[in-house]
Amino acid sequence: MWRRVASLSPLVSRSKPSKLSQEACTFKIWESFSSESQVPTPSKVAPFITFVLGGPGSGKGTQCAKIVEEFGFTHISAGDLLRREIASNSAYGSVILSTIREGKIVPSQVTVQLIRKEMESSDNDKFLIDGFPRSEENREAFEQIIGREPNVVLFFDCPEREMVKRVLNRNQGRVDDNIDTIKKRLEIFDELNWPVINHYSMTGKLHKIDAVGTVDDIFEKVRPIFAALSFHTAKLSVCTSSKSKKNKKQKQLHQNQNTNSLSFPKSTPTPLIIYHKPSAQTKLQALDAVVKDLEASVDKGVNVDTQTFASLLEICYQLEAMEYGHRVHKLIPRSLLRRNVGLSSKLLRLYAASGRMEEAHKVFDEMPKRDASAFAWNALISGYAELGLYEDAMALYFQMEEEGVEPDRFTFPRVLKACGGIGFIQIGEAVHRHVALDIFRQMFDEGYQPDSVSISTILAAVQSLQLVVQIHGWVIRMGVEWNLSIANALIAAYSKHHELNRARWLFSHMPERDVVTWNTIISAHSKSREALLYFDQMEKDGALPDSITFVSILSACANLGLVKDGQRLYSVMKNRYRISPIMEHYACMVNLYGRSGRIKEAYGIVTDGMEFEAGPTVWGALLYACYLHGNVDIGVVAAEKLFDLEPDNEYNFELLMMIYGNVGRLEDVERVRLMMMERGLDS
Ligand SMILES: Nc1ncnc2c1ncn2[C@@H]1O[C@H](COP(=O)(O)OP(=O)(O)OP(=O)(O)O)[C@@H](O)[C@H]1O
Ligand SMILES: O=c1ccn([C@@H]2O[C@H](COP(=O)(O)O)[C@@H](O)[C@H]2O)c(=O)[nH]1
Repeated sequence: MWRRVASLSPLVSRSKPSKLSQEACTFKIWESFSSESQVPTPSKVAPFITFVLGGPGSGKGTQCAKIVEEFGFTHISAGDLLRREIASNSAYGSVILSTIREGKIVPSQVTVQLIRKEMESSDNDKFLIDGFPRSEENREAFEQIIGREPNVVLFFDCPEREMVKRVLNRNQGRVDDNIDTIKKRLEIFDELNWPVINHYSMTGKLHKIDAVGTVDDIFEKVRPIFAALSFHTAKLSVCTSSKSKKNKKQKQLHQNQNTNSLSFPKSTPTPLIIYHKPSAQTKLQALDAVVKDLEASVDKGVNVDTQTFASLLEICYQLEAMEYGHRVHKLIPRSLLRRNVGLSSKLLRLYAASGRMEEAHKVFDEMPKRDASAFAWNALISGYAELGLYEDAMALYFQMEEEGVEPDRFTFPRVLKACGGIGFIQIGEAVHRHVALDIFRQMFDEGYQPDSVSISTILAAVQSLQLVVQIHGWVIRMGVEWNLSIANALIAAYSKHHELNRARWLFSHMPERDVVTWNTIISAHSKSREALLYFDQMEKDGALPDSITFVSILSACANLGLVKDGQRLYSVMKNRYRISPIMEHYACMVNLYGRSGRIKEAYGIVTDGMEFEAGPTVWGALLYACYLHGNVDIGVVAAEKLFDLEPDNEYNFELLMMIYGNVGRLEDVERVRLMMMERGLDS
């Protein structure tokens, strides 16, 4: 991770070293950037750089503060540096101010030089660069000027609604924390930041963190990333503050590091086996002789050591000699099995591998400290998956999580196999929160050949673009790229990762398409007018749209504020295709009118236009529209409905508080806050 700086870019070598750099006798990070640093000194190493990415209000700054506290990084917020420039009335101040007001991006040269100066003037050698790079151009400028790439990239993934809410609540007097600028910032984020995120995802440096939840919950997901680094690099001594407690997962991580290398002894030959010269006989004959000897010895009251039992169980496993394993089991004193986790794990694995799950589970239930390692769990999961008992395998995986056992690299291939077997995307998603890339490769290496259903399921679940690309490569090699469900899943996966060019390429080259293909490509373009073009093309091709097609196209109209198109398509759906509207269509129509500020028409749909009672999605769309356009009266009606329909959804209460807050009705804000407290919700 830590590299000596070998050479510096010309841009950097032109820059003057600061006075501090010449005076300092200890290692200073800025030396890496100064011209003098070309004279190598043994102590000069490059800084450890973490880029922190995420949309506006995703909580980057908040999490950075916690990382600083626990891991001793220096926090450099690009936005703060720019705001400092504005405040200092520098030459660039007014340009920066107008750029920020517009939610646009300040020229890379300006931002990178500010970051560089900040790094140079720090004594620290670990940096969090927050809110940068915001575009590919930013990224390239950083690499060129600083001559470095980040070691780690964090990406706080937060839903748009949550980000809007957080920013509007921030109350720090920022010129860009208003609804108009936020919309522009979100657009810029979608357009320019995603390619950067994808780039780091492809290089394997990206850690995507689900940024929903409390600040502490989110930090629990961040902590292991830095805690784990301390195992890999001696130089990056992670300075955990004395205040901070090591959490369970961290302890587990330590434990696993130890158990992985220590607790399962390799099958060293025992004296018994050597004595019988196995090379002169078949392996099974040798095993037979050894087991017989062992039985005779135990019969005579000879004490057999643990290592001998362990080695024999290992050999039985390697030779798939279950019956001998069972005989060895009968010789092992129960008390020994109960206290030796390594031995019981080997026995359990042997039973599980032979499909004798009842016996395997019995050993498992009696095992000591089964939370110490994933080994026994993996064996059981594998056993169930092999027998096609996928739900049992998944149940064990979830139990493993519940009991705080850290999965390891052997866990996931087994669990993914079970996911593929069940065909549940949601389960796949849960599992994929943990997957790293080499695991998928390992699955194939181990001979696991998923079918098209499993591949589509896995593609729907994967969280990393790199993994999607790898799976794509694999399906091409297997010649199944154009299998309809796989191709559809690839289009959806690329779209999810904002790789629309790849999605479009696949779409245009497909030998056949079905309604799922059309729905996927339309929904991939839900933020651009191309959605409508695809819909036209679909009709021209004679494909028959279904209910989902109209959910996608109406959402696109709502997102784009295309009220007339939305109205036209809604009527096409009912009249031309005879599709009766479902709840989602009504929610889209409320969204369509609501987002465009036509709140009364949106409300009219709920009161007069529906053939059944409106549900939370419809009322939620109305409430959000009221919040965006400051309609208190209808907002109150929508909120009250939602309080009945979703009594635990604090977001509805918060939206109503903001609606009141925006018009200065502070007593009402307080009243809603009290309601939340009475219902045990966080306010
Ligand atoms: N997990 C959270 N839950 C609720 N509110 C949060 C959470 N994390 C941060 N916040 C609040 O949301 C607001 C935005 O957070 P923060 O300033 O950390 O975001 P950011 O990603 O740095 O934003 P920006 O890019 O706009 O500077 C702050 O008021 C912060 O207190
Ligand atoms: O690298 C950067 C960082 C920020 N900006 C501009 O500043 C505002 C606010 O940034 P925050 O990270 O939200 O504090 C941002 O919208 C950009 O306009 C930038 O141009 N380049």
